[in-house]
Order: sequence, then C-alpha cells, then structure tokens
Amino acid sequence: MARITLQNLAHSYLPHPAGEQDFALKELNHVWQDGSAYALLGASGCGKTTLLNIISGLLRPSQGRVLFNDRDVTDAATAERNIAQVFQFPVVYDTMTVRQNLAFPLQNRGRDAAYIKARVQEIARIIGMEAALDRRAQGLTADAKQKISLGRGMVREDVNAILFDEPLTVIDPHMKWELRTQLKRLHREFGHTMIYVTHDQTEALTFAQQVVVMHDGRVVQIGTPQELFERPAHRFVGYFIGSPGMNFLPAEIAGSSARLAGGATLSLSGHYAPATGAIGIRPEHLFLTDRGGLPVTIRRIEDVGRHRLIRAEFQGAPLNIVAPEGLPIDGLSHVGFDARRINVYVGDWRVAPQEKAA
Ligand SMILES: Nc1ncnc2c1ncn2[C@@H]1O[C@H](COP(=O)(O)OP(=O)(O)OP(=O)(O)O)[C@@H](O)[C@H]1O
Repeated sequence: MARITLQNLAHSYLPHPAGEQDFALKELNHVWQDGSAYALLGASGCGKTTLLNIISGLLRPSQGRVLFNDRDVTDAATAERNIAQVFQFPVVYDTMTVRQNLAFPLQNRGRDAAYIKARVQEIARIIGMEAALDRRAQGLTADAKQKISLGRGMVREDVNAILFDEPLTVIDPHMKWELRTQLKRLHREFGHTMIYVTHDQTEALTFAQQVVVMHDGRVVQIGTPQELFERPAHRFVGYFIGSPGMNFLPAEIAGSSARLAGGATLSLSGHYAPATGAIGIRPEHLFLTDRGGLPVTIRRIEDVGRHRLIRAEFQGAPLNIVAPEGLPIDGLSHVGFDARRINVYVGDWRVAPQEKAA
C-alpha cells in the first residue's frame, strides 16, 4: 500500500495551452493518505478520469509529479506502479472460468495454489459468485462480468492502491448497494488505499472517508461527507451535494448581518467583512413558520418518501425547504433560519467568519 502525493500536478490535452482554460486538470497539490478510501466526485467532464489516469500511469501529466510513498513514478509505466484498476465496463477473459479469471492476477505473481484457492473463494463470496466459480465467463451477463472485474481488482492484497473508475455503472441497483457495502468492508479489513471515481453522490458519500469534489478541472473541496454537507467550500459543492442542493440568496454582508433582496435582514452567527455575496442554506435547515423569518410564496409541495419538499420563492429566488411528513403547512407563509446553519459566499467560495473584534 502506498501514500500517493501529487505535486503541482496539471494536465492539458493541447500541445501548447494558452492559459488555465486549456487545462483539463488545473494545478493540484494533494496527498492521498496510505490506507484511506477516497471518492473522486464531480459532474461529467470535470477531469476525474484525467486525474485517475495520471495516477495509474495511463497518462503522463503535462506538469508536476506523482510520488508513491517517496518514489517518483511520474514516468513509470502502469505495470511498474503495482496498482489494481477496475473500469466502468468489464475486462474479463471470456474463455476462462470465473475462478480462473479471479486467480489470474495471483498466478501472475507466482502465489502458491493453496493461497490462490482460499483467496479466490473469499473474493467470490464477496462478489456473490461462489456458485458460478466453475462457469465460463462467456455467456454471463454484463452485470456478472463486472462483478468478476471488481473481484479481480480486489484479489491482490499487496497492491499500492486500487483505482475504481465508475465501476458500478452496469450493475443493477440492488447489487450496487451490496457491492458498495462489500467494498467498504474489504477496505476496513485490508486497508488498501482506494480511489473511487463517480459522478453519483450517494456512491461517493457512502463509500469514502474523504470525498474529493472536482468542478471544471479543479479540486474545489476535500472533506468528509459531513463537512461537504455542512460547510461547502464552493457553491458547486453546495449545489451538487444534497437533494435538492443548497439554497443561495444574494446578500449584502456586513458584520453579523446579511441584507437580502427587498431589504430584509438576517442575523449571522459569525462576524464578516463587508462584501456583496450570497448566503447559502440547506433545505433541511429551513423550517416553515407563521411569523418571523422571511415571507415566502409556496409554489409546489412534493411528497418524497419520509419528508415533503416545499418549492417556495423569496423575492423571485427559488427556495427549497424540507418539511417533516405530516407537518400542517396551511397558513404557513414564512421561512425560519437557524443562523448557525448559514454559510456565507463571496464569488463562488465560502468565507469563514472572522474572529470577533475585541
Ligand atoms: N484524450 C483526450 N483528448 C482531448 N480532450 C480530452 C481527452 N480526454 C478528456 N478530454 C477532455 O478533458 C476534460 C475532462 O475529461 P475527463 O474524462 O477527465 O472528465 P470526467 O470527469 O472523467 O468525465 P466523465 O465522467 O464523463 O468521464 C473534458 O473536457 C474532456 O472533453
């Protein structure tokens, strides 16, 4: 297993990039701690695969270095990096049985037959394919073949890291949940450094200890699922994490108050330098009330499982509110805020409250 360090890393697919806009991956410094489980999360085209391919050695970065522990592997081929990879679509040998496919990476490394037998059995159990071990891969469904690919990715215990690129795309929803749980268990048991690329926030938040959120070629936040939810560092994180995402209202910030459209003011829990920006608050942290707070117009009420989603509007800006099921809504026309839950943004970035003036 290895700690993976990215130093001043950046990549452009153009031979002569003219500026930052020409970089698919903007400059990045980051250490992936040995034995941690990370998710790399972002919308399509934000640079996740580019970053993963640089770590795996499929792509040479146009700038910067990659270190595995203290060894510079920037110019090392994929085979020299001692990593396992699982891609979006299955990579299996059709003419081999499931058992032979799973055993292949271990045989290549010259492991003894007894170890291979036991390890293959264990992995087959984890991916739910014990009963199919002696079947040929040919003729299996795409779903089953992808489970074999996942199993092959996990079968070696001595890899520096396991890299997953959207590995559950072809897996049916129930099995997705099952495999994610198994991957987590495997991580706890063997402590591999794992990097898991996905555009699905549920996958990222349930799998990873740390989530690396990318937007437009840039890493905008690295944090625990809770940090991303409570204190999004960038407006994209607020919008992308959560369902629906964070509400943003334009505001004039000064000291401990935010002045909103129409002149209403809200108290903030911290102290801020004067700025034109926005306040951000999660739909889960708003509540409907009959007085106080801000006057809102309720546009629509949606039942979503165990709660209701209120689509409201304040001074022309949409405001989503999550309300508990069964809460009477008739006659409620104001929305209340818990000041401690409000984040302040200037431009796209969150600003932290200042230390209180003495
Ligand atoms: N081989 C390539 N040549 C030129 N541009 C590329 C190449 N591969 C990717 N890009 C561009 O680089 C940017 C980042 O792509 P990348 O595939 O890394 O994103 P991603 O987040 O993995 O997206 P997806 O989830 O759709 O795979 C995109 O604008 C993409 O069009």
